Amino acid sequence: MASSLSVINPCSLFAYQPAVTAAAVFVRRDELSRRKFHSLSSRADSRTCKLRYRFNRLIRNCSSASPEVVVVDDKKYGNKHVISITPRLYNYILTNVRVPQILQQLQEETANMIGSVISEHSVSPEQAQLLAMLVQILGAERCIEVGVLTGYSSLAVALVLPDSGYLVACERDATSLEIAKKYYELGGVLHKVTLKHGLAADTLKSMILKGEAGSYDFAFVDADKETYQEYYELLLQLVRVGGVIVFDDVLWDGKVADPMVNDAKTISIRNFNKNLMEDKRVSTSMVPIGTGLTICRKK
Ligand SMILES: C[S@@+](CC[C@H](N)C(=O)[O-])C[C@H]1O[C@@H](n2cnc3c(N)ncnc32)[C@H](O)[C@@H]1O
Repeated sequence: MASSLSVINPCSLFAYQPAVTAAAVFVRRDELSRRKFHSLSSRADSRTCKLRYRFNRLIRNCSSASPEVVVVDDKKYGNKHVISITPRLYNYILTNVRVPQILQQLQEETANMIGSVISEHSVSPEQAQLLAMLVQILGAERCIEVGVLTGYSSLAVALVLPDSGYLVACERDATSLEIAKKYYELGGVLHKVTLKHGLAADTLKSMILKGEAGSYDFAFVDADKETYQEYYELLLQLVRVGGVIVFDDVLWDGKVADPMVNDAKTISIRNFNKNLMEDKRVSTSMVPIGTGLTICRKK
């Protein structure tokens, strides 16, 4: 995350409320702020000036026509408007994602078999679509996935690989991997997938030892967050120059930007993001899609 980019979005406080409710609350909050401001504005001290500034900022941001809009509160970005994904906008986005029928079926089975908590861990449909798009743009033939679960993202990738394509699917949980295997088969892509049951770091190390460095086009990482830095170093060896490594969860439900959240996973992702930002071996793009993806291209 660019530390200089401070975003003020009072609207996002209501991101999970119906739009009408949110609008009503905005009016009440604005009115309260207005009263508070007027009662204090007679005192011409520095505190009042600060309040005036905050008040103006609040009004400016809340008066945006739509709760989907965030105004960047940093002058050098020139009041840049960016999108904040509210439920109604997300529903709209989903109506514009073409989800292959087999992926839909897998998503439903995952939700029914293991429970909605686990199925939440699969990438979202628009993320899967972006991964598949990257693979197609790259013309990738050799891919790696770290963290397969029941196979949603890896199946999305395998479906767009050419028939000669090759995907190494790393997963430590045998039960999930069995479901993934069933869907690779149902989707007619099992011949493209090599399943690697075990700790992903061990699998990647053994691939390097077997002389596979520099031979992969694309990798996707969606496993234990504390190991992201290690996966990065290993995958940087395995992908070719110009190859792409994508990391999921880099925004971690927004917790990376909250200084009050300091659990081990959040700190790991925050450090990982910072290291990537400073790493000259790759060019990067952080994309606020799903729980956040960072796309790295090896130089
Ligand atoms: C978020 S889920 C992956 C979701 C999957 N990419 C999808 O879209 O369906 C994370 C998976 O990583 C696996 N995992 C976590 N740590 C791992 C490790 N050290 N080695 C291999 N797999 C691991 C977990 O078992 C889990 O299935």
